[in-house]
Amino acid sequence: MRLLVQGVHKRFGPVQALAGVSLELRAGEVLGLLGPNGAGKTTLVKVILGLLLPEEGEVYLEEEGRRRRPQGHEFGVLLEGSRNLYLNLPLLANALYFGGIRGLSPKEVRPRFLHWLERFGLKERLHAPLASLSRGMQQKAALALALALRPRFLLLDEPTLGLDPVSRGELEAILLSLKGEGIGILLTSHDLATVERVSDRVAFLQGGRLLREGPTRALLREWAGEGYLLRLAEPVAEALAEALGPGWLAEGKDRLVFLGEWAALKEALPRVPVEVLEVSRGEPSLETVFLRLFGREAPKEPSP
Ligand SMILES: Nc1ncnc2c1ncn2[C@@H]1O[C@H](COP(=O)(O)OP(=O)(O)OP(=O)(O)O)[C@@H](O)[C@H]1O
Repeated sequence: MRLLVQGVHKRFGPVQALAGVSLELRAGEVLGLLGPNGAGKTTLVKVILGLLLPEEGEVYLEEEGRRRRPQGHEFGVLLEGSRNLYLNLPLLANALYFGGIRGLSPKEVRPRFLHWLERFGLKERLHAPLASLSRGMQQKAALALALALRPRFLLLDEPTLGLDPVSRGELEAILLSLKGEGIGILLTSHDLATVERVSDRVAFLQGGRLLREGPTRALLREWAGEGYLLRLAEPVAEALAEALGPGWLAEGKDRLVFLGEWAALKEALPRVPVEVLEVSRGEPSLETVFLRLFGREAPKEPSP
């Protein structure tokens, strides 16, 4: 079973938010949907959900060679923040209400919701209004509800926003186990480390167009061998990359990427004003790929 998006165009007044996007999400895979702010990621998620109508293009499910329109109950959704739930309603009331909309009885929803709340350490908050939870907890509650409704596809818009590192690790483990159960997961996120760990494929959007798409590991390998990774003794990578000029990128706080040949790096090394602990040539991270595609070094126009 796969979810297919074909030739979707969506315009908001003068802004062409999506300009002919086609992609597929297969059952049992995680697809990372990446791109700079305003690239069209959230718009695409909303079009898939049927919350926005595209001017052109289609979204459908293909199962055993047959095509059909997806039904709302086949999607589990986490929109940016936890805006898809009622803040003043207790968690359980939210779950029963949204379960009811999907045609599920309280008897079906309650135990599943409890199961996921327990996994997220929120069982005690079952009767608390959503608004009384911290932002990260609200995010987890919204995800618990999405999962309780047993979707076939999960559409997660920035699911790690507001999660502490432990919770983020738990979420990653949960996504991997859901994938094993055959759920297809679309993950839009600026948390590239998480996307790198959990995604099978990534798609890069820019200006409403699909710039690149492919298996995550293959994409990373493709960029491997391009340059070197320098580990710094001080967390000054960003300012340094800026100061060192073209060819230099910051990766996190204490790593620099140099895109060029060894001879050029040897020549440039004396200009690095902090201690370099290590120089390696490993696989770059998804963050480096992102920066190459969209950062200072990137071509101004996406390739056709
Ligand atoms: N309801 C709306 N009305 C007008 N313009 C909109 C609306 N929603 C989105 N846009 C515009 O469409 C473009 C794509 O926005 P979208 O929210 O899909 O980007 P995004 O990739 O999700 O960005 P971010 O990473 O910042 O969340 C932007 O230029 C945005 O301003």
